[in-house]
Amino acid sequence: MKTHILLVEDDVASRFGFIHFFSREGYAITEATGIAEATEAIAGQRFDAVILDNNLPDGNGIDFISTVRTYDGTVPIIIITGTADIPLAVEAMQRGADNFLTKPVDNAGLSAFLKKTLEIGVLKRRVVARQRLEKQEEMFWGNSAAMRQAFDLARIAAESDSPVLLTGETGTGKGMIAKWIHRNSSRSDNEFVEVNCSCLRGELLAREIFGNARGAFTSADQDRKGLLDIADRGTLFLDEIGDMGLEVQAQFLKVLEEKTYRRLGDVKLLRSNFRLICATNREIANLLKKGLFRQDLLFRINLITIAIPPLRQRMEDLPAIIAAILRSLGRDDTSVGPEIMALLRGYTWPGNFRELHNVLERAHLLARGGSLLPAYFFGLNGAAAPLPASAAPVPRALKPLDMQQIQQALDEADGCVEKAAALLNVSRATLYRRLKQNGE
Ligand SMILES: Nc1ncnc2c1ncn2[C@@H]1O[C@H](COP(=O)(O)OP(=O)(O)OP(=O)(O)O)[C@@H](O)[C@H]1O
Repeated sequence: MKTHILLVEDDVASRFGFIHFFSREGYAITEATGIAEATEAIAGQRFDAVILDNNLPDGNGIDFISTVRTYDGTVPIIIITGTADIPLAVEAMQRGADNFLTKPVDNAGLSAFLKKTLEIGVLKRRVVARQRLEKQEEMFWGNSAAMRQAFDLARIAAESDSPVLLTGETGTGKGMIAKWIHRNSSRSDNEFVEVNCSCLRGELLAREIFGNARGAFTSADQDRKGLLDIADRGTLFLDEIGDMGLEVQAQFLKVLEEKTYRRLGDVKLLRSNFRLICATNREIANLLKKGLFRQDLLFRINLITIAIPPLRQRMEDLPAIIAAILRSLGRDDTSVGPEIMALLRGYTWPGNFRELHNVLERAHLLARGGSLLPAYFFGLNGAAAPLPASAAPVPRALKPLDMQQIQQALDEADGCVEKAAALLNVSRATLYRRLKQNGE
């Protein structure tokens, strides 16, 4: 992807010289001749740097810095003026400019400055991305034929920029694979933006995806960016896309076809260069038959389809997955004996990897650092075994979900739905659905 500069300059000759030099250097340039055009450009997309003449026909560049910053807090801003004026330079820096140059601008010097600034920007973003990555759990692929095929497809997906559709039961790792593809793609320095289409319906989902203009609805007291804005140059992950309502499907299809969109209540056309990954645990074929999913949208999103097999269909991976989970729990020293293995092999794992993880974590808590005993693996064959009297509390498995316990789990998880769902031993989707039913 080319480095993209917004050049705000009313003087034709200066603009021409700049564009001539920087295009040859490999930059992409968007031109604006004044504040109004520049505002429109910056509201519509993200730039890597903004070069801003101070004397513009409809205002001055220094006053415009704060507008740029409301849209992008970190983009480098370089102010250019006709005269060297030290107080003005100081003011520009105080208002958030990164550099101040006087005309005639030394393009080679400006290019060197830009390269350094952009490198620092990229490094900063990489550090943030790495920190995020380190916090992520390690993706475990396994060795079964079905997972090897899923891995090969995920690698192809990471190398391409095409839309990906991940299908599979709850807890099979669709969300993890979506993040894996993003982290291993050329977009990894940019945002991975996730929205669960089963939690937000109708206009709420549309607002989240498209954003809204001030006044678009009663409580819209300011312009709000949508996820499409935030996912610009990154990845947009639409989880549970099978639950997206038909109206939002039509709006979203338009974005995919026309590559432009409008915030709710706004007339301005915006662009976002996002990569799309969708996931569903519902049978899309059934939804098509019932008229609940648009075929034309399906054709747009399923260029690469990765079907993730349920755990019960890849039991050959079980020992290695168990070892990987125990390692992640800090129990590399431990293994499960043949009796426990038989128990785990005999279970159907409707909650897949997530459920296996929870079962092992619960056994690990009960073992309190000692050996894993078959008694700690209760409930897998339908019969719930009583807890040993000395045992530590067990992560909860709720049936049906109780709002008080949900609230407690959310409190313990600092409001993180994913963590709360893990504590409750249910999928995020189930938890969201329950919260929605209760109007939370
Ligand atoms: N292959 C895997 N390697 C490591 N951990 C995994 C894997 N698959 C799933 N997990 C674990 O299971 C949890 C559930 O995974 P994830 O949320 O990606 O599943 P999902 O298919 O998106 O589920 P849902 O449809 O319920 O949202 C993750 O938090 C992770 O801990």
